[in-house]
Amino acid sequence: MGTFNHRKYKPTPVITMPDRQWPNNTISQTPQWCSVDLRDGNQALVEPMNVQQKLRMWDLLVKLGFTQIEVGFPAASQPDFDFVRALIDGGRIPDNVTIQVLTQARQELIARSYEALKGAKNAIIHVYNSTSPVQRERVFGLDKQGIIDIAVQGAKWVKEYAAKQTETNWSFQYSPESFSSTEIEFSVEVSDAVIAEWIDVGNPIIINLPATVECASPNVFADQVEWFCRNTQYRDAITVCVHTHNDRGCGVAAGELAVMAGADRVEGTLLGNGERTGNMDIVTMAMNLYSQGVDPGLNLSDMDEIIAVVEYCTAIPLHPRHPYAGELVFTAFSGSHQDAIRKCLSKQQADEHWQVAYLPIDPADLGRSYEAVIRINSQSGKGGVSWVLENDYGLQLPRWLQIDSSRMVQARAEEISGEVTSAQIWDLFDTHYLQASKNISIQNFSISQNNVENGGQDMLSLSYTDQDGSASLQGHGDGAISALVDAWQQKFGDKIEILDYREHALGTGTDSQAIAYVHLSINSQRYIGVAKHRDVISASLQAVLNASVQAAESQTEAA
Ligand SMILES: CC(=O)SCCNC(=O)CCNC(=O)[C@H](O)C(C)(C)COP(=O)(O)OP(=O)(O)OC[C@H]1O[C@@H](n2cnc3c(N)ncnc32)[C@H](O)[C@@H]1OP(=O)(O)O
Ligand SMILES: CC(C)C(=O)C(=O)O
Repeated sequence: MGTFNHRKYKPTPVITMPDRQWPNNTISQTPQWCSVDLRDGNQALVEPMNVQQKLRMWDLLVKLGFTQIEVGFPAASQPDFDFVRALIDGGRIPDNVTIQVLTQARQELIARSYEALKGAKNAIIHVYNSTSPVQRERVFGLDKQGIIDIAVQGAKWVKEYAAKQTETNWSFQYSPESFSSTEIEFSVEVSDAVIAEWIDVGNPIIINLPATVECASPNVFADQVEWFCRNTQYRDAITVCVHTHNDRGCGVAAGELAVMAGADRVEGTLLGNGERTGNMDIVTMAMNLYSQGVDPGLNLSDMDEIIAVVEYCTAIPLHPRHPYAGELVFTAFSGSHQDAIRKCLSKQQADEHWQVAYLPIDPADLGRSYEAVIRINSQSGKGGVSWVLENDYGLQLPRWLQIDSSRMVQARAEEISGEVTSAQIWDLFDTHYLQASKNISIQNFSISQNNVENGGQDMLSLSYTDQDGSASLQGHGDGAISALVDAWQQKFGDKIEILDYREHALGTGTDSQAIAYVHLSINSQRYIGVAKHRDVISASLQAVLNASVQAAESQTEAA
């Protein structure tokens, strides 16, 4: 078995709570958000942020609408301290924003934290100590009472120092660190002991329940949060907050279920930077709410700016499949997805709820363009190719041409084993269909309409050049195209049937061009002709010639 041995591990204990309520709840209102990018996010970086990076992150967080921001651990280092001072002394904190700082429950660190916060209008002093059995026994070498003593002593210092700095509106926050690995009764006991220390002075109290290390499935965490809310003596007097990490990949799910279980406030970071696998990603959770019609209270519409700032500050590139933000998350390569997206988008009305298969939200809401939605490789189909040709080049291809052109693109994708770009698709289309006009081109033509000699049919006289030089044709029919078909049949003896014909303008305005698509059966074989021209009749006639010349070429090849 080697070193890979699951028997080394034991399952996390679960709470027996058959009357749990949270599975029946839905989130209809956004929780309070607290960004911990500048603290938990920062402490996890290979190179912690410098002042410029921190200020850039701060400005972004304020711009996005965060009103509670943990700005650091000012007692930890001079740069952390100086940054807090820079925010306060530099007048950078809007009145509606409350800054938060973290400290261990140690007097000198608490004293230094208050020093850092001097002059702040609103501040949260966040004190923590760890409570789980492994931390008690192996890190602190203390029993439960010893852990309660650290917490209560920390709470006393927090209260005492706050009383000396009355110019600030203080909130007190306590985290029983490693909450999710702590016996739930003990989490309540230690938190209640802290609250009892604070309740009389009347400052707002936040109890923050961390999954410091995510060690169970998110339903277990939700049970713990619900149990806590139901059993603390002070539920109505406190804000219950959660702070989840992503060790099992469920940080966001745990945050969401915790809100269903009663949490009022959620701590996390932008795009999930943080210790180990990261903190709960606030962007994802907020966008999840948004996608359910709940106002997330944050404006995340400029996703590219968020990514740029987070990458600049963390030096960690974003994964292309990161929810809502990654480069590939609104892109479909596979044919059936592309087909469904194209059909849904064409039916989506501006004033109705979003109903587009495979796109949980409208990419445009996050500043992403529709053009990036559909990209072409060997998994793509006609829907995707026609989407590109329509969106990027204005072509409204009839179905038979969608099928024909996508085969050609598919073949190219297989040949290069990769993505065929929009420009390459256009090149293929142009070379295969439009360049056929080089082999045969109209010199001039005239049509006499309602020609009496031919029973009211149109008469066409057309001269053209091809590889053999100049020549001319005459024929009649119910319109210009059937007159040309008639002329061609007379001259070359081919049997031609018009299967379908479409044309439309390319662009708008007087100098816009027309494009014509014809589908012909020539001697029982199907051919497609496409041509562009300023004038729609010229485009149609040229399209017929392009198809006819293809037929002639393939007959020559076959002979
Ligand atoms: C889960 C989290 O993310 S918690 C936040 C973690 N963040 C950080 O640690 C980043 C900032 N921290 C630091 O820069 C440093 O740890 C400092 C400056 C705060 C403290 O540094 P130091 O005093 O040198 O040591 P260190 O952090 O190792 O402290 C360990 C001591 O503090 C005690 N301690 C640890 N946490 C706490 C706490 N929350 N409350 C009270 N005491 C604590 C430990 O028992 C240990 O005591 P001992 O020295 O008697 O054995
Ligand atoms: C201090 C606490 C909230 C923390 O960062 C954690 O437990 O992860």
